[in-house]
Amino acid sequence: MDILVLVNCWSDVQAFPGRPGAPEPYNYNDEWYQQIYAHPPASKASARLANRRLSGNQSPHQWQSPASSREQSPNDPGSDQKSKRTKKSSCPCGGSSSGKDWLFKCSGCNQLWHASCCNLKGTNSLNQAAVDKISKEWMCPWCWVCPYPKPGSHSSSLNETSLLERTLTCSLLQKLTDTVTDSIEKSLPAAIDISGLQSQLKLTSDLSLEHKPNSVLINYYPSCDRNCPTDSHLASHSDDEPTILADSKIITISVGASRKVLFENKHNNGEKPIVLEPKSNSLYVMSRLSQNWYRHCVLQPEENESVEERFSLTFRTLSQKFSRSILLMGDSNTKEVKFGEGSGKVGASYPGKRVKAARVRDIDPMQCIGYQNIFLNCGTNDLRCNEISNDEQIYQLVDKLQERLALMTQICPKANISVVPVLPMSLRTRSGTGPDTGPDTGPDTGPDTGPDTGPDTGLDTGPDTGPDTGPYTGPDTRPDTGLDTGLDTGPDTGPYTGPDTGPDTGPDTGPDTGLDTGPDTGPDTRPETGPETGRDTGPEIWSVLGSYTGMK
Ligand SMILES: O=C(O)CCC(=O)C(=O)O
Ligand SMILES: [Fe+2]
Repeated sequence: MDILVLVNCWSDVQAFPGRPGAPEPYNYNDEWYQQIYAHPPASKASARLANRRLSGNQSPHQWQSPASSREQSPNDPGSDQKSKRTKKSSCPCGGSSSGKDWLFKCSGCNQLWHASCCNLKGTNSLNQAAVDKISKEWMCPWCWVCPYPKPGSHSSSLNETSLLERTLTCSLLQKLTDTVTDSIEKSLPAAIDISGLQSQLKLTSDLSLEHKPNSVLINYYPSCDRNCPTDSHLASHSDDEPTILADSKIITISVGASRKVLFENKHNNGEKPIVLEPKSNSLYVMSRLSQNWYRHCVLQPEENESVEERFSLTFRTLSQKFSRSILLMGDSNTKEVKFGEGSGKVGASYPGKRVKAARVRDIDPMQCIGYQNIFLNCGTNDLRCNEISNDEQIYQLVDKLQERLALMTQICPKANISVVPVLPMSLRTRSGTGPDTGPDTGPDTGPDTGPDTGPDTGLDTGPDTGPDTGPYTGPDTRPDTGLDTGLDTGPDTGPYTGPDTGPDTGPDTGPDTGLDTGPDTGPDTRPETGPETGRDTGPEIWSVLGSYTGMK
C-alpha cells in the first residue's frame, strides 16, 4: 500500500477529536488507535485527522504509524511511558516532527521520511489525496539520482570546486612531505658497512655476560666538515642510572668513523684521562664500576678536522624495578633475608642481594656500586667481650665504619644508605670533657633514678595508682546512666574510676614499670654515676650517619 500519514504528534489528548464512535477520551489500548498514533496528535495534525475521519473514505487500517506499530505494545497502557517510547521516529532524522509533517515512504527503498527531512516541506499543506499521489512514485534522497549533468556555472558547483581545490592542496602537501622525507633519507648515510656487525653481536652473546642486555640505544654522530663543522659529540656523563641493573655491563659497538671516547676519573682530577678510539665494527665494554669511577664523553672533532659519521649501539640491561634495588650488607643476622621472588623472599619489585660482612673490616664499599638502597648491619661480632679489651678498640671500630661509609657515599652518591645501629654511636670523648649531645640509641639497662622530665611518648602500661589531681580533659567514656538535666558547673570531686584516656599532664610519680620504647629525646639530666667507657663520637659520626636515611 502506498501511503501516508501524519505522524509523531505527541501533544495534548484533548486536542484529538476522537475517532468515529469511540468514547472520549481515547482508550490507549484501542487497536485502531494504536495503529494510527502512539499519541494524540497536535492541533494541526488533529485537524487533518479529523478531516480524514470525517471524509470517511479511508478505513482506519490504511493509517499507519510505523512508530506505533513497531514500538507500541497493546498491553502497555501507561501514557507517559508511551510518550517516551514513541517519540522516536522512523525518519532518518530519528526525531519527531511534532505532528507538523506528512510522513512519506520511498517507493525505492521503503524508508519513511518526514516531509521536511526530504525536501518536501511544501506538501504539508496538501491533503491526503494529493500526498498519496505524490507518494506513489516518490523516491527518497537516498534513492533518486539526477540523470542530467550539472553545469559548472551552477551555484552548488562552487562548493565542489573548492572541495577539488582542497584535494589538490592535500596532494600537494603529501608531495611536499614525501620530498622532505626523501631528502632527509638522502642526507643520512646511504650505506655504512655493517658486515662485521653480526659477528660483533654474536660476540656480545659470547661475552658470557652474567646479565643479558635487554635494550639498545643508538647514538648518531653526524659527519663533520672542516669548513662546515657540525655539532657531533656526546657530553661527559656516567651511565649510573638506578634503572640499569646494578652489576650489569654496557656494551658499545661502533659503526662508521672512528671517534675519540674520553674517560675521566671523577674522584681524582690528577689522573690523566684515558682516550679510546673504537674502530668501525669494534666493541668496548664498560663495567658498572667504571661508571662510578669515571665519566665518559665522545669528543667534538677538532676545528680543522673532517670526520665521517659514526653510529654507536649501546646495549644495556634496564628495568624500572632496578630503581628500587637493595644491597644488604651485614653479619649472620642478615642471612635469613632472601632476595628474589617466591614465598619468604623480598619480592621481585625490590631486586637485590645480601653481601656477607661478618665484621666492620669486611665491609666493602665497592660491592655497593649500582644499588639504590644500601643497608649496613655489622658490628656485633666486633664487640664480643673476649675481643674488646680496651676503649681504644671501640674507637678504632667506629673509625673504620666511618671510613667505609665515607667511601660508600663518595662512590655511590645517589644511593640511600641506612646503618643499623650496632656499634656505640654516643661514646664520650677521650678526655671525657665534652657534653653528650648524640642520641642515645642503645638499650637503657641501668635503673632509672632521676625524675623523668622528657615527654612521655610511650604507652602507659602500668596501673594508675595515684589520685587523679589534674582536671580531666579527655572525653567522658563512662556510660551515662542518670538523666542529665542541668549544666555541670561544679568541680569534679569524686574519684575517677574509668580508664584514663586523656593525656597525662601531671608528673609521673609512680615507678616506671613499662619498657621505654620511645626515643629518648630529652637531655640527659641524670648524674653520671658509672665509669667513663668511651669517647664522644656522637656529633662526628652522626654528621655522617645522619645523612643515611630512607629508601626508594
Ligand atoms: O658513542 C659512544 O661510544 C658512547 C655512547 C655512550 O656513552 C652512551 O650512549 O651512553
Ligand atoms: Fe655513556
